[in-house]
Amino acid sequence: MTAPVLITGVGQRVGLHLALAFLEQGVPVIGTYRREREALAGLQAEGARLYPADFCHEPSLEGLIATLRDRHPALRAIIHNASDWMKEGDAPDAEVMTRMMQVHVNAPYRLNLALAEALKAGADPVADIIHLTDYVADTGSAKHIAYAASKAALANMTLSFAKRLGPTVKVNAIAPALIRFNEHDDETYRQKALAKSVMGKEGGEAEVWHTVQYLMQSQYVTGRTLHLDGGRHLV
Ligand SMILES: NC(=O)C1=CN([C@@H]2O[C@H](COP(=O)(O)OP(=O)(O)OC[C@H]3O[C@@H](n4cnc5c(N)ncnc54)[C@H](OP(=O)(O)O)[C@@H]3O)[C@@H](O)[C@H]2O)C=CC1
Ligand SMILES: Nc1nc2c(c(=O)[nH]1)N=C([C@H](O)[C@@H](O)CO)CN2
Repeated sequence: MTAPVLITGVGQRVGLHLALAFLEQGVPVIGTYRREREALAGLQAEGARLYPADFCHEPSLEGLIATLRDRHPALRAIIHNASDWMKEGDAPDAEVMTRMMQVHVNAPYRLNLALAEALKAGADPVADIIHLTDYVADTGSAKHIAYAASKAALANMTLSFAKRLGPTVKVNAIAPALIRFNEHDDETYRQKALAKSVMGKEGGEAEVWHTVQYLMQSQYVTGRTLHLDGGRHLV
């Protein structure tokens, strides 16, 4: 039996899609969630082990790490999906920067270091860490400065952890652009966002799933970022 895959942020959208897809394959899933959501009951019914964690609250992160180290001695992969897409003005500047760095940098950093031995124990024959970064890690964002900076830091950690944990643990990143709109996105925003790429559409959660599958079947790719952006860099 394959060792479990740990996915952060499984309550909705990409994280939920990945968790359900792994479960459908018969791969055990450990998921973290922040808010209670309807979909969590379905994941549990399918056998997922779920743990609450708010990565902006240090005791919560510490508690999660202790629980994972105690209960899960072997992991096949960790997928750092949890994310909060804050923009400047959503909170005082200091809070925006702190929260972005806590969710996108501190939590992946602490979990990778704490669970490195579990990944080596769960290697089959390799294990994987996958960071979900963002197209704007390379370009910056005028309206999501702290968010983009934190995703750039996560992209850089891909390189450092690939050096530190290889060859048993491969470490890669997936950099999406437009995967799925949010429900509150109005038509004007949607048309503007679609016009930013050659493909002119949402990539969809399945694109991320296929890329995760590709990375986890690879015995050679590490320290790399795979871009899922519909040719946004060409427009
Ligand atoms: N969707 C897109 O078009 C794009 C997505 N990406 C990246 O892909 C990944 C998946 O995107 P998407 O599915 O839209 O992500 P979401 O915005 O749906 O967030 C995923 C989950 O992260 C959790 N989360 C947020 N803040 C915290 C926190 N402080 N502690 C713990 N968990 C937290 C949320 O929990 P809760 O349920 O409690 O809110 C949520 O369920 C993300 O890393 C995102 O940055 C990059 C570019 C484009
Ligand atoms: N955590 C999240 N990060 C991002 C989201 C999101 O919904 N949650 N959405 C985007 C946008 O799709 C953007 O890429 C295009 O408008 C970016 N990051």
